[in-house]
Amino acid sequence: MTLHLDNLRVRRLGECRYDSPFSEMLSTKQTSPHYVAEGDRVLLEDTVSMLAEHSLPSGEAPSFEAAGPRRKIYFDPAQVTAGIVTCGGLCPGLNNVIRGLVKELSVHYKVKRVLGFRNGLQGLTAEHRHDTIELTPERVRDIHSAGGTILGSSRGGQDADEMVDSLVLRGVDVMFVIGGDGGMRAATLLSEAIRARGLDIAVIGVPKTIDNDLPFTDQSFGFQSAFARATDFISAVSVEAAASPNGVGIVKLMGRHSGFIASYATLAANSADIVLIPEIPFALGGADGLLAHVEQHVRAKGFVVIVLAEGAGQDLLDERGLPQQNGRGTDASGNIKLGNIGELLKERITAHLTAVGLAPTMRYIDPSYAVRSIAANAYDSVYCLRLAHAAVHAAMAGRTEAAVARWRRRFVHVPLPLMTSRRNQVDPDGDLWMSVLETTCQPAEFGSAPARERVRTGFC
Ligand SMILES: Nc1ncnc2c1ncn2[C@@H]1O[C@H](COP(=O)(O)OP(=O)(O)OP(=O)(O)O)[C@@H](O)[C@H]1O
Ligand SMILES: O=P(O)(O)OC[C@H]1O[C@](O)(CO)[C@@H](O)[C@@H]1O
Ligand SMILES: [Mg+2]
Repeated sequence: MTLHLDNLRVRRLGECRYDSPFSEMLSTKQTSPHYVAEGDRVLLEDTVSMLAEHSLPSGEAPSFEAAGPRRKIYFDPAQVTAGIVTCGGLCPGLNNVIRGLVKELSVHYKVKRVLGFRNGLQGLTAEHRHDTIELTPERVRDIHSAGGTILGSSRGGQDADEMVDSLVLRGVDVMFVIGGDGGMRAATLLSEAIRARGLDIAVIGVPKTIDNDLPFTDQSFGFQSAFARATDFISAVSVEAAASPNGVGIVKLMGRHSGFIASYATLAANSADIVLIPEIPFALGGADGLLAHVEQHVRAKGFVVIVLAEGAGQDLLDERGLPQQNGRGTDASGNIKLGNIGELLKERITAHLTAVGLAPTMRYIDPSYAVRSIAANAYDSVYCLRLAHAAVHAAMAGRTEAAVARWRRRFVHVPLPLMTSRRNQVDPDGDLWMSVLETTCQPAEFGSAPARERVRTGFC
């Protein structure tokens, strides 16, 4: 889909009439390489050729509204009740975002009240809507040093109208939804239901996912911390495999549809020979297949290290139809349950190497939740705080049906439906994957795997 300026405009609840606590500070600020002034916009595209394709005057080129404080705001802070919910899988930095929101709302805007809804969107159902946590600066003071979320999280669908009822009954004026693609979809439906009822409630999404699979954000928060942790496991199997006869080290990492964690952790550890990601199908057998390459590595240097994203090679499991390894159906949120490609590779590599007289020492690690349950690292901590500030400024200025995101290093407002309009994936023709190939020296493809669909947008 070609995006035009009108697709990128963010909805406003109405005219901003109240002075913002930042009015004075903003009076002299201008756009610079380090600041985007109120009213300025951030271009969607950043190459000369992409801009030239539109041949539009710069004011009409597709661009995002810059995030940040406004001199005038829509809501009277003294009357505002804010709500916060975290949904979907855990992600490093959730507590940092909660803390950042609460402190910005309370300390600077001095809003009346901040409510935390518990256990994801379940907390917005009729049954649970009264079981909230009063979020004060004191309550959140130390939460950022821990992983997880003090609010709890969940998967599973809720009725949008029931959620709106909860906001009305609890007097919520501005609602912050911290979630991944599912959370952003739910926030979009919630906003639509609010609009349909003509209510004056702002909904702002804060996109999170360790998988980095959301579009229109340079990287999602938590991703850096997660791949940094994943790096430790690659280093561990590399050491183990190198010290073992015919050592085979395999690390299976999270990444349902996108191989960003596997790719970045591989680059950081810089010790893997092969990386397998969902975006690039691979064949096991044949002269150019994965098994032949594994054998070559073991013969040439005595061991091999493989990094595997959990969503890679799912077609191979389908072919085999093994119930214990195949995914079955979907989870409560409708996400496809994946088959265990790690177990399949372990089994097939062991059988192949044994058959050619290289019986392997298998070192297999599936760190699973260990990469996402940790606290945010220093980079993500800063990032989460700044996203939280941007989210509060957006809501108080009456922006709604929008997410806050970092785009080409600037903080921007992205219309919520866009956040789920496509999936961010590693582009096999992009420079990230080229760096992976340069680092591992693996072939661009293993064997004659099924043709892959061309990835349309890889942002990293
Ligand atoms: N299409 C949808 N419509 C309404 N609600 C949805 C939809 N998709 C997901 N949700 C709700 O959003 C919440 C979070 O979704 P999900 O469990 O998919 O996690 P997520 O936000 O995508 O996070 P992550 O993928 O990073 O774990 C769930 O409560 C789910 O029911
Ligand atoms: O076991 P859960 O909570 O469903 O989460 C697993 C999924 O969550 C993620 O961490 C984020 O979507 C995926 O990488 C992973 O497949
Ligand atoms: Mg998701």
